[in-house]
Amino acid sequence: MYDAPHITENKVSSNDIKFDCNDCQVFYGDTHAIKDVSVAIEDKTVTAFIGPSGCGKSTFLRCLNRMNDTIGTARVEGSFLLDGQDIYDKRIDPVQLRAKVGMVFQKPNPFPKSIYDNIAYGPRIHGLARNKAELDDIVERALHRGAIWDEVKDRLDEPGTGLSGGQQQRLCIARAIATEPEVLLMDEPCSALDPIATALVEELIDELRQSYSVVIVTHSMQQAARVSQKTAFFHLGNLVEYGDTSQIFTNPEDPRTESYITGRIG
Ligand SMILES: Nc1ncnc2c1ncn2[C@@H]1O[C@H](COP(=O)(O)OP(=O)(O)OP(=O)(O)O)[C@@H](O)[C@H]1O
Repeated sequence: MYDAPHITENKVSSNDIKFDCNDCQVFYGDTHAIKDVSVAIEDKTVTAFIGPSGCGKSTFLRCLNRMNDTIGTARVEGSFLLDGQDIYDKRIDPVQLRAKVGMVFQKPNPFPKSIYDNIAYGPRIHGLARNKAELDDIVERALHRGAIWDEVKDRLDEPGTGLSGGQQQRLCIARAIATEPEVLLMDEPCSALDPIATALVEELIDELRQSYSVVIVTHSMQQAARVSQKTAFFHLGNLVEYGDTSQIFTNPEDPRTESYITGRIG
């Protein structure tokens, strides 16, 4: 981490910057999905990406761990520095990067494996445990941090797919944090969950920001207001406004942000 300069453009006088993104563009063939976006994402902070459908939130989120590499038509330009290091540098292994910048998707997607193996998978391929006892510790710790240990501790050998939707999503969060990431990307992580499961995941997000930088795409402005400290409002591929969540929701500077948060566009 390093201390970023004062970012006057986005009205954020920064603490520690985790991701410094500058002049970012994404194209899908001829579609210009992200237009000249620059943003500095803080460490140990929840940053919400909001904006109308198709505005580029998920596309920009996927740039942060090179998930767009997996889309044949996608072309990414600009500078994405994680702790000052260019994540698009040829020497960066995307698999290692994704262990450092974990991701949780909209729909819970446990592997068709046991609860234990869902968590152990990443630590195994990244060689994080020297023996079974260490792996057991990692699995238990991740499940604790994912706020699901008590519900699964007696059924670690059962399939992850047998859990409820909300439990599956917490399992996926535990899986993402088992590799000790530094950043957690969440793409509408609660959209398939009921209000009780959503509340549990939101509590977990708040807990996780003690250790990680969390970036969450959400369609729910209530959720953005509840869980995030910083908010970025996207519109038609542009980052229109970025700042403290409280300010964005009470006193936005751009009329487009105001229209969106008051429900006039979206
Ligand atoms: N794989 C893809 N191939 C081609 N175009 C894509 C692809 N993914 C997204 N797009 C286009 O890029 C633009 C941004 O899409 P993106 O999914 O990032 O928006 P979003 O804000 O996350 O939308 P939503 O809130 O509906 O999920 C849209 O015009 C979309 O149609």
